[in-house]
Amino acid sequence: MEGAGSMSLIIALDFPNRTEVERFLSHFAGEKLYVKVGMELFYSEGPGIVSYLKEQGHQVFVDLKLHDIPNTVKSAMRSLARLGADMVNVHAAGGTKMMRAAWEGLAEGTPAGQERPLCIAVTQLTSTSETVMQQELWIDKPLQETVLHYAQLAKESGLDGVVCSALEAEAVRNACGNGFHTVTPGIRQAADSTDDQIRVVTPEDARKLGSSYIVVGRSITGAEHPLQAYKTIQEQWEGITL
Ligand SMILES: O=c1ccn([C@@H]2O[C@H](COP(=O)(O)O)[C@@H](O)[C@H]2O)c(=O)[nH]1
Repeated sequence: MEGAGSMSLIIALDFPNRTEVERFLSHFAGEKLYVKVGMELFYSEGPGIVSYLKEQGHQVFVDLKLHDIPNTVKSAMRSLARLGADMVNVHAAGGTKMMRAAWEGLAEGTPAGQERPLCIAVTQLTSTSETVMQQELWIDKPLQETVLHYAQLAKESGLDGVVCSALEAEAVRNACGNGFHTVTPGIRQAADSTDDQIRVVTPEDARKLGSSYIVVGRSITGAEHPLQAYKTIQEQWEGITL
């Protein structure tokens, strides 16, 4: 399955403020990165953090996982579209009406001459196990089937891809096609702590399973030498053998 479509490593900037982000990025002088701004950073710094990262030449995934009634999501996406992000997301569990509204809001809000951000849908969080999904959330289906079903709903709604575990990437591609992106967090090297993640995959296996993007946070942000950790993971992800 290796090598289908685009491949990028996205670094999750899970930091409390811009000062910490600047401190972290100082290890990467001259590198143009693909970074992710999640709830912690966005809620503390506001939209300005996205403009700042774009000005530095980075690509930005704004990971706010919108999930609300269609009208609210549409309006929120109209606002997000103006930030110049490269990727935004919603929860597929909001349903097709909500996902279509998200897409429409983005299309309406994207300024002329600017590219519409990719819009992807979260299927089942990589911190969710099959047991929790069935026994706690009362979703009475196998996890992989649920992810596939949500991916198909996202595709029907016009979205560009999904967030899932790399464990499901191959099945999603088979069902939704090569052009449909699979953005896969829960990435860990074999010796790493899994922390709160359940469906974890190594960078190398994510490539073999056909992920389009891997999302890596603590294995890089918490490393003693972040640039070295980034390069090692990048090499494993791209299949470069030295
Ligand atoms: O299903 C999901 C959706 C989003 N995430 C986000 O990805 C990173 C992963 O960070 P690690 O430190 O590498 O675990 C984090 O920002 C999550 O909010 C996810 O993990 N799973």
